Amino acid sequence: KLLWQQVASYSTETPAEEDEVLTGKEEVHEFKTETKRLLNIVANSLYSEKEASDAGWESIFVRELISNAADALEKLRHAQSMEHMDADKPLEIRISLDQDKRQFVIQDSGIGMTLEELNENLGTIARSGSKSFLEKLEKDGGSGSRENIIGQFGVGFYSTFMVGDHIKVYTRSAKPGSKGYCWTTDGQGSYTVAEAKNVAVGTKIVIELREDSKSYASQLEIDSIIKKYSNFVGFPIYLNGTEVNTVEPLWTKSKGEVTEEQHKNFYRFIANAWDDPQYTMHFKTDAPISISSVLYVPERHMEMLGERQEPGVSLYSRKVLIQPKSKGLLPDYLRFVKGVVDSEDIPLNVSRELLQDNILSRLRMVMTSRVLKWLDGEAKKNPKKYNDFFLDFGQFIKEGACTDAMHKRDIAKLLRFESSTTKSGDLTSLEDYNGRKLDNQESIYYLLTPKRRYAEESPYTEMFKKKGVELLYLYDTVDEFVVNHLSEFQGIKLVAADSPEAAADPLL
Ligand SMILES: Nc1nc(Cl)c2cnn(Cc3ccc(Br)cc3F)c2n1
Repeated sequence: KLLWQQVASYSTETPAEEDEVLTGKEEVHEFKTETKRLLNIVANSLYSEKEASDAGWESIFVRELISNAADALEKLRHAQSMEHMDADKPLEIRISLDQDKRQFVIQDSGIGMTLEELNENLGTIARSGSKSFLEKLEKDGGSGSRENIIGQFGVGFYSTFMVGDHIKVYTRSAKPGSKGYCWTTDGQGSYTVAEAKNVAVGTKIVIELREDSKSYASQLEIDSIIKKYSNFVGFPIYLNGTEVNTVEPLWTKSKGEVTEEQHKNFYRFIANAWDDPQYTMHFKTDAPISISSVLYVPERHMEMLGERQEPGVSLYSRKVLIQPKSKGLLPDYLRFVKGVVDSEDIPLNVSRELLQDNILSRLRMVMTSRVLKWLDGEAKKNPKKYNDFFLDFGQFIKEGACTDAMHKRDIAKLLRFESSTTKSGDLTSLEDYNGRKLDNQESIYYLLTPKRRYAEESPYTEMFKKKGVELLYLYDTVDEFVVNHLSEFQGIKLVAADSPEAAADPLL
C-alpha cells in the first residue's frame, strides 16, 4: 500500500510554474491618439452595439486570440526550421478560465514578442490606421463591417476590450537572450510595460472579464465557441487542461494521404450526418486564388420532405471558420453539397460587404465549375451510379439548368432523361442521345407527358419510331422549363415532338 502511495505521488503533470513577477520599473506609455480612438470605438461603440447585435458577436475575441496564438506558433515552427530558437516547449495553446475571478487566460508557446514588437504591434493602428481608417471605423462601427476591420488590420487583440476592462500580457520572444515583459492597461488612456521574470517563451493574455461578459469564463461556452470557429486550428488547444480541437482539418492534407474512412468520419462530423457520402471531391488550387476544399454528396437528401436545405458548405480561412453554411460560396441549386472550402485569401472576418466582393465571387465561380465538372467526371466513371444519384438529386440539377446561365453548358451535361430507347427507369444523357441520332437529324426531339405510359401510347411516338428517330421522355413540369431555358445542346436544337417545327422536319 505504502509503495502505491509513493508511486502515486510522482504526479505526471509538469511542475507548476511560479507566477510571473515584475522585476524592472514600470514605464507608463500614453496610447497614441489613433490607438486611443480605436480602443474606445472597439470597447464602446461595438460594446454598446452588443445588445443589438446577434448574441455572441463579442465571442469574436476568442477566435481572434486563438488565431493570433496559432500565427505565433506557426512563426515559431517556421523559425525553428530555419535557425536555433530558445523554445523547447510543445507548440500548443492553453486556455484557462476562472469563474470566481471572472478571468479568461490564453497562453501560447509561440514566437512571442520583443519589447520593440510589443510597442510596435500596439502601434499597428498608428502605422496602418491613418485618419481615414479611423473615420471609416467610427462611421462603420455599427454596420457589420466592424468584424472585418478588426480581423483585417491584425488588430484582433483589441477585440479583448469588448469583454475585458483589465488586460495583462506576459510575453517573451523566442529569440535567444530575450527578456520577459509584462504589458498591462485598463484600456483608458495609457499602458505600462515592465520587465518580468518567470515569463515563458510565447504570449500569455490575462483578461479580467466585465460583469456582463462573465459568460466567457464558462468552460461550456468557450468549448462550444472553439468547436464552432477554431476546431481546425493546426495546434492543440487545451481548455482547462482538456484538448478541445480533435478533428483533423482534412482539407489541408494532400489528396493521396486521406483514406476513405477518414473522409467518411469527416463528412459525418461536418455534415452532422449519419449516412456516408456517395461522392467525395478533394480539390486544391493556388490560382486564381488559393483554395483547399473537401466536398461531399450525401447518400440521401432531406428536401423531398419539404423543408428547404440550407447551404451545406462552410467557408474557412486558414483553418478558422468564417461563414458556417455560407450562401455566397455555391449557387443555391448546389445546396445539397456538404463540406469545407478554405481560402487564405479571405481576410479572417469576412463581412456582408465582402460577400459581394470580387474575392468571394471569384471563389464562387471557380468552385461552381469545379463541382459541375466533378459530377460529370463521376457520371463518366460510373453511369449507373450517376443515374441513381440523378433519380434522387436531379431536381437540383434541373433547378440549375433553369437559373444558372453562366454554367449552362456544364449543367446540361449532367441532365438525364428516359427516352424511347431506354428501358423504363433507365436514363440517358443529351450527349448519348446526340451520339445515337441519325446523320441528317438536326434536332433533339422530346415529348412532355406525365408518365412513360402516356408517352408510349402517343401517336407521335408511333411516327418517330417508324422513322427510327429517338424521343426523349420528359415527365416533370420543371422539364419544360429546362428545355426552354436550354433551347439547344452542343449546337443541336431541342424541339418538342408535337410542335409545328417537328411537323416541318423533312426527316419525319
Ligand atoms: N499571441 C500573440 N503572439 C504574438 Cl507573437 C503576437 C504579436 N502581436 N500579437 C497581437 C498583440 C499585440 C500587442 C499586444 Br500588447 C498583445 C497582442 F496579443 C501577438 N499575439
